Amino acid sequence: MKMPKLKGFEFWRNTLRGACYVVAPMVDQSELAWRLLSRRHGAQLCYTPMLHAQVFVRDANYRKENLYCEVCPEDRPLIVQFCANDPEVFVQAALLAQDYCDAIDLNLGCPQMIAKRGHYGACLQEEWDLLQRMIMLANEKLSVPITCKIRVFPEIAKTVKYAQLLETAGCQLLTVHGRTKEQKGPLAGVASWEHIQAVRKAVNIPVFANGNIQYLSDVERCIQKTGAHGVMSAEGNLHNPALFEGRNPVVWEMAEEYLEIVQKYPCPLSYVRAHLFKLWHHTLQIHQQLRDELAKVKTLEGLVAVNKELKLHCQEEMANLKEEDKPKGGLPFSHWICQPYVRPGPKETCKENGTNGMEGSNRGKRALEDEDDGNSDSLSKNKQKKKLRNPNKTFDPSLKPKYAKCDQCGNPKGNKCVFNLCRGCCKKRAFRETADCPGHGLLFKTKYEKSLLWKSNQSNLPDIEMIAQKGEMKETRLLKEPIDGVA
Ligand SMILES: Cc1cc2nc3c(=O)[nH]c(=O)nc-3n(C[C@H](O)[C@H](O)[C@H](O)COP(=O)(O)O)c2cc1C
Repeated sequence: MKMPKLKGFEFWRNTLRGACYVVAPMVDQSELAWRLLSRRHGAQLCYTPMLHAQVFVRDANYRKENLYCEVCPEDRPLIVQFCANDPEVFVQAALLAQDYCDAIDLNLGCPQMIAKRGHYGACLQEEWDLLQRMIMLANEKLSVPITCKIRVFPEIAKTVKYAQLLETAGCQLLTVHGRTKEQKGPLAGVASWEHIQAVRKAVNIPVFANGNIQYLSDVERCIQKTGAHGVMSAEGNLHNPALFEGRNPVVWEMAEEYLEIVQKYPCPLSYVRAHLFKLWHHTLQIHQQLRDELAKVKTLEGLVAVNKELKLHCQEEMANLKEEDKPKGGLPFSHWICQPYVRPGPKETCKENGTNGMEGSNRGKRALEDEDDGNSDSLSKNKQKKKLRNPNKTFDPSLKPKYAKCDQCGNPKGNKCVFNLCRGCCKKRAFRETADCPGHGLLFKTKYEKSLLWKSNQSNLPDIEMIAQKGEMKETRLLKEPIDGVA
């Protein structure tokens, strides 16, 4: 007999086992291996990275790589997150995923440009009619509950109305990230627990609080302040996967355990590298050469080797610590200890947020939502990837070589062009004037003269123009069409 679908609190208590410590959905970072590591260290519920509903429906490989081959009995309870903007597509994707998880989550929090362009995530937070239709249909058709992850509006009252609308449509659990969609990158600032508290009071479904969680003590404070049923962590978890155990272990303990899990449950090398960059963040500030190594190696074995080297360096440093330098009481915050990364945001943001009902231990922290490896402050994701491949490359625009411009079109001109033009413009001009430009390897004049010489030596050859007129274009090509670089 088919079990009736559990709702709201029943679903949270029974299916999710009353989970309170939650690992956030994280693109390229909450993969199976990382989830297993986090679960071993206190996480009670995990989310998959956000999956694209449309791609999930049309691409069997995408389904395999991102869900079907990522199955493991210890990895439950698990919520699969999708981004979507069409009720039918969302439900089709969810139907294909529901047998592999305990609930389907709709991402309404992604604030990135890519989400805006793709019309998903936080940019849907004003489209209440569409959201209602998506959730209602999913609630009706799926055998597992539907949940949502949202960002707040600046106004508490609007945030509450929004949450109530989602609840009425059929959402069975709500995660509230206490930042607005504008609070991203360097403007992330701190999350508003006040907004989360208001939502929690106004709805009758379980609420998870998200934002500002870096230590177990933050979890306790957050629950006290907001009344949330659970607390979700992203960045805090990436820098210390033992956060929910209330421990700050040495980095290599976590890194080695993670690498062992990856051997059993492989994932793309870029995920592993990004995890190691975050775990070793503080040590890599000191051991720069190993940072370059970590960026360069191209195999899992290579990453394991760099990890070992980092560990040896740290152990050596630990052994050489003078007695008076050893930490006395409290947490030994040396660089080899898993600890939060607090990125200073712009001063104005901190000031504003400090007087705006915002609270939490991480003022000025910048969310990593726009980032990949956490080792570059202002680079785009693509540039960060390039930097991983080529760590010595500079992305400072002021250090970029300045190119002289083509006299005609403004594109960079060829350094040795006799006409001061770019290649395209040079080719046209050299052809028109039957001239040479050795700088661009264009030799129209030389070739023309050679062909004349050849013609005069072949006195029995018919006239070239005659051939052209007969439609035999071969010789004419030799005369008229540039063949680059031929002397
Ligand atoms: C690397 C990374 C990837 C993320 N990917 C997702 C995602 O796939 N879906 C989502 O809803 N949020 C995503 N987020 C946002 C987090 O889930 C979370 O809402 C945000 O980081 C705030 O929590 P924190 O203060 O604990 O970091 C991502 C965050 C990070 C750092």
